[in-house]
Amino acid sequence: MATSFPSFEHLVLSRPFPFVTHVQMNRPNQRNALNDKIWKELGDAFEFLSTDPDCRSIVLSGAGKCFCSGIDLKSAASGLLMNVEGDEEVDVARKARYARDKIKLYQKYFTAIEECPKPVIVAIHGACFGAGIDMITACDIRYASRDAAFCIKEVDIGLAADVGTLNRLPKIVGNEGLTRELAYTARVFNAEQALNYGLLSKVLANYEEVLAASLNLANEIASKSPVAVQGTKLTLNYSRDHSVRDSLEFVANWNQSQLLSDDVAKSAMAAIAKQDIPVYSKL
Ligand SMILES: CC/C=C\C=C\CC(=O)SCCNC(=O)CCNC(=O)[C@H](O)C(C)(C)COP(=O)(O)OP(=O)(O)OC[C@H]1O[C@@H](n2cnc3c(N)ncnc32)[C@H](O)[C@@H]1OP(=O)(O)O
Repeated sequence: MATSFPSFEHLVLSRPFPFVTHVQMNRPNQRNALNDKIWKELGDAFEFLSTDPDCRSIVLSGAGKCFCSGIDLKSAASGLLMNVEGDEEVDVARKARYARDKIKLYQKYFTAIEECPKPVIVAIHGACFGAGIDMITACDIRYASRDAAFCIKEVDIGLAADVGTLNRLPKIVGNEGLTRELAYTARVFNAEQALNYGLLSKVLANYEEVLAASLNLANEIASKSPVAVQGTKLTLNYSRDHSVRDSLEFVANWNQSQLLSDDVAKSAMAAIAKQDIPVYSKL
């Protein structure tokens, strides 16, 4: 029996293939804008999936006309971006502490995507603005439909992006000047440009195709040894943030136990015998 999913107000979780989980943001009428609730639910969902033995790969998408319109500009989530009536009575140090705690919390919810040992493929369509870009930079692989539009919108609402874009995007696109240009101008760029920049791996014709391609990729990844795939993600994450020497040390220490796995023996035997990919135990 496969595990059942926790229920969420603004997320729909499903299992389109064995070991593949589809996480869909479901606030279509608000263009999947991120209020406090959905933000926390994203963190909770990825934390849950991190240890779900029936999940080996994940597809993240948004329902309705677009992927994500960024922070919810009408909800409490944006309270910290605007002075509200009665605010002037609150001491500045306490206001600052509240804001910092909120920023750290939002960062944590997106970092849960990056730290989830299961690869996350994000299927983007339509607008992906502001916090939407922060979110996709925490994913492993980005596919988009031709109509996708991207914008590091934060400077246009008066702030420096603070939940991942400025920290992760330069490492993804490998181009500081380009990152700075897009972040300083809040210029909208399209899917073809995002592909050329290296932000996307693939552009598909429309939403149906981008979702299908993402799910197929997730299914392919889910057919591999979970020991191998998860060890690969953790090593790539570590290697991005450390020296070659340190990350070689990391993978040597990691693999000293993982090499003893049944998966290695099973996979090697199947390769030698030119057999199909074996069935791996849950992890
Ligand atoms: C501590 C801080 C942490 C993080 C900070 C992050 C900063 C950001 O995320 S900056 C980005 C903020 N977002 C925006 O500026 C985008 C605003 N929205 C749009 O530009 C457009 O809505 C669109 C995304 C391009 C989609 O356009 P369209 O399909 O034409 O839909 P609309 O008719 O404009 O909107 C439909 C409906 O959704 C509401 N809505 C859209 N975006 C948001 C949003 N970000 N927050 C709240 N609500 C949003 C819009 O108001 C409409 O609502 P109605 O009630 O139907 O009028």
